[in-house]
Amino acid sequence: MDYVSTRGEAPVLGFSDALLQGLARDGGLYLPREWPRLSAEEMRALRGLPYAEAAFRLIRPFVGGEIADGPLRRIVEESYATFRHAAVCPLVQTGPGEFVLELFHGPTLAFKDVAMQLLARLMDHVLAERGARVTIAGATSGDTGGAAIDAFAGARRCDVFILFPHGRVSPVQQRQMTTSGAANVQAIAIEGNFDDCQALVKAMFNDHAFRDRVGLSGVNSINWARIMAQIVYYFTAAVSLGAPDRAVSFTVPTGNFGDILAGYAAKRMGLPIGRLVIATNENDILARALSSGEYATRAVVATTSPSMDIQVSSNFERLLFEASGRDAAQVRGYMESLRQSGSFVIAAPTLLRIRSDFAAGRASMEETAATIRETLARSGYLADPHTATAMKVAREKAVAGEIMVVLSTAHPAKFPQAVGEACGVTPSLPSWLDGLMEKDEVYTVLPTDLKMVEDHINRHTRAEG
Ligand SMILES: Cc1ncc(COP(=O)(O)O)c(C=O)c1O
Ligand SMILES: N[C@@H](CCOP(=O)(O)O)C(=O)O
Repeated sequence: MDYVSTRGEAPVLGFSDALLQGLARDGGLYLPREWPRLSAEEMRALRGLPYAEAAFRLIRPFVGGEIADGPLRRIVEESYATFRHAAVCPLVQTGPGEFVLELFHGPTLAFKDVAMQLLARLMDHVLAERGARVTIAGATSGDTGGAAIDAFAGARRCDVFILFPHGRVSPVQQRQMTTSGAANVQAIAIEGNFDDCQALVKAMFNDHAFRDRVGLSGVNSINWARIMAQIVYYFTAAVSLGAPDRAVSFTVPTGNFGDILAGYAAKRMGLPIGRLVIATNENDILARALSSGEYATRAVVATTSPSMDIQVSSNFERLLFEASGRDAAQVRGYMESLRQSGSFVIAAPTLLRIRSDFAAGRASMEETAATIRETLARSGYLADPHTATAMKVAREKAVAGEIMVVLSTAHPAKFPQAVGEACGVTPSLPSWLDGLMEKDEVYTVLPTDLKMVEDHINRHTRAEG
């Protein structure tokens, strides 16, 4: 399988190189040259399989034979053995036609574990074969960082630097990043917001001298393998609810657009998805873009669903590429306009195609809190604020007769204050995380300054490009 950049000016790569590169050298994001398609029979055959086996079958075509079946199967099995639920990503019914897909049973209680546990093992395998090592730089609004640090802690071939917005992540999220004690990982608190952290990471990738010197790699959803891993749960959820013989819709709490893009990829692979509904909090750039056709950044608002406090939504670029008929020049134009003026206008045919697959809505913090309260009272289900944002939007946009799956992206105990204030029940961390909040923290505070961050990484990485 070949991978092409959304900006059309980077080398075409195979799976392993796309995995290690993260961002393409032209600033674009890699996508498979074509979408593997599953027949109805192949989809039906996924019903009832262990999650790891379904994942192996769905991931295999993207790997394109670059990792032999034996090691690939072992990597997938080991990745999902770290999950605390036998089903890995179980479905729970919360109302007539409404299901919650729980993606938070991994080590750090967020959906990021689903991809990150796999990514770390895939990278380790490829690096061991090549006798190479990399420097990983990642940006996080809270969950990617913890998941990456857990998955890569102790990895012998990777040094990991995670940039998080100082004072803007929940206390649990922060402790998950700052208390690992692993020598190969470092948490860096950036005096800015998530978009500043993400811009720094992208700037490091676009600084080719630095990139080559440290052998830079990425674990954000700019890395195709993150999206690939997330495709799996759309299939497992949909087939258990009757697909391919019945269409299923999904509502996804959205920030960097990686999770919902995986749903779009599943649809391109043949899964009959009815609607993909984008749910945002007050940082509603995606909902506004879908209704007005203009993608226009505004100041970031701090909310009770902090992992979605994002304005520059990386993976929207992948959707623009697809919806424009893979017109890399059009994508380059959008991204240049975004860089210069903070906005761009989506061409009418591209917008029309996006609207044919996606709907969008927003929920305010008050609406999210009310949804947490109502859902607990109605069905005894305790949702975290990100999940509740999506529940609110899903209910507002409900269509009679539709099966709607709401993606539950974090355990409520990651956000005890917001959940407690919303419904009076303060969830506690599972016993296997006992002591997390008492551990000593280690992190470095840096300003939003590319040179200072690069210098810090240069001084501390052991990798050489
Ligand atoms: C708990 C939670 N929900 C939702 C999101 C949004 O997901 P995405 O960035 O893939 O759109 C994130 C962060 O990415 C998250 O951590
Ligand atoms: N919400 C994310 C932001 C980074 O997203 P990613 O999916 O691109 O890694 C987070 O929790 O860090």
